[in-house]
Amino acid sequence: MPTELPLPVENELKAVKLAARRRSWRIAGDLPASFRYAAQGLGYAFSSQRNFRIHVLIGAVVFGLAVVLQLDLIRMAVLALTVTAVLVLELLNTAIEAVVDLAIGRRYHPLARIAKDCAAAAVLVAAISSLLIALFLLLPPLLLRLNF
Ligand SMILES: Nc1ncnc2c1ncn2[C@@H]1O[C@H](COP(=O)(O)OP(=O)(O)OP(=O)(O)O)[C@@H](O)[C@H]1O
Repeated sequence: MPTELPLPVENELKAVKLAARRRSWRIAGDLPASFRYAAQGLGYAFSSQRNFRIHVLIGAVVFGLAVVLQLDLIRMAVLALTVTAVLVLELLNTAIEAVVDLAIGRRYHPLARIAKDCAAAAVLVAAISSLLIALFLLLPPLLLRLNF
């Protein structure tokens, strides 16, 4: 059951909330702050976006396989680039979804649909090409290892 707070406590709470809101508009003053904000974005995407977690998992499996199969550095770098591209696009997709929701709330708008569908399509295209590249690079040494 909610209890009423004494006036001084309520005022202090308001002041703290106001200060926090002001701080949220502050541009990152130093490098550690910039990293902290970026880490918050990563944390948000990881905890709220199932697809992001799936891509991280697939990326980890792909790298695990690449290490086991002793791929050379160039092939490893290509795999790193493709996995990173998918994760970056997933982060941008999340950002675009947030901006669209911020702009129009829960209303339906055809432009909101286009923005979200295109952002999702960008992730899909990158994920498909990433999968193909992983297959091209991993399948031959894997089949060799399995004596096929
Ligand atoms: N405001 C809106 N107006 C019109 N269509 C919308 C709107 N919001 C979402 N949609 C449609 O619903 C789909 C799913 O939107 P939602 O915001 O739920 O994304 P999501 O399911 O989190 O997507 P993702 O799986 O890419 O993270 C969009 O791709 C779009 O087609």
